Amino acid sequence: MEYVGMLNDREKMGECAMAETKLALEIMGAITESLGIGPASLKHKMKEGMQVMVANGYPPCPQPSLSLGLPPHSDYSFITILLQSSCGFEILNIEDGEWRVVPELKGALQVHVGDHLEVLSSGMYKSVVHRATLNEKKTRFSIASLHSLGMNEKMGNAKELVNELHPIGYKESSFRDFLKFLGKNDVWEKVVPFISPDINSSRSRLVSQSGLGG
Ligand SMILES: O=C(O)CCC(=O)C(=O)O
Ligand SMILES: [Fe+2]
Repeated sequence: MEYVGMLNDREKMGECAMAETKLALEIMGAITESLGIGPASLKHKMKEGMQVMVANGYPPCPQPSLSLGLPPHSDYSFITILLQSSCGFEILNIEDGEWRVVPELKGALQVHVGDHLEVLSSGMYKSVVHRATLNEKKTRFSIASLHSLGMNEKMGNAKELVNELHPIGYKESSFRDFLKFLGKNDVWEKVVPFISPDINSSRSRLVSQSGLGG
C-alpha cells in the first residue's frame, strides 16, 4: 500500500473512515454481547459516537534506541483500529513488563482495547498500553482510528457487571472530561519532548495521549 498517496487522497481517506466506523460498530456490538450487556441505549450511543482519525508519520532516526515515535500511552477510546506500514508498534505485556512487537502483516487491521472498554467492563478487558518505536532506515506510517461515545457521553461501569466481587472501580468520564483533564494538567511537559521539539505540530496528538482515563 502506498501510504503517502492514500493519506493525500481525501476520497480514499473518507472511504477508509466510513469502512472503519462500520467495522468498529460490529466489533463493539460483539464485545458488549460477549459481556452480556447489550442494552439498546448503549448501541444507540455507539452509533452516535465519535471517530478520531490520527495519521502518524515517523521519519527514519539514526539512533532509534535513543528515541521513541510515541511514548507509552493507552487510547482514550472504546476501541482503536490501527493500520501500520511496517513494524514499530509495541504493546506492553503486563505480566512480565516487557514490550512486544506487533509483527508486520501487510494490510492487516489491528484492533486495540481502549480506556472506555476497560471502564465499561470493570477491567475484564484491559486497555492496551502501547508505544511506537522508530526505524533507522525506513519512514513508517500508521493510521489510527479511535472510536468512542459522543463528546459529552459519560462511560461508566456496566451495572450488570458490578457486584460484591466486582465493585465499581472506575470513575465515569466523557471525552470532554478527558480534554478538560488534559487542559488542567500539564501532561504536555512530560509528553511533548518525546514526540517533537515543535509543540504546535504535536498538538494534534492530544486526543490519544490518554493512559489517564478511567
Ligand atoms: O503509530 C503507531 O503505531 C501508534 C499510533 C498510536 O498509538 C496512536 O495514534 O494513538
Ligand atoms: Fe495510541
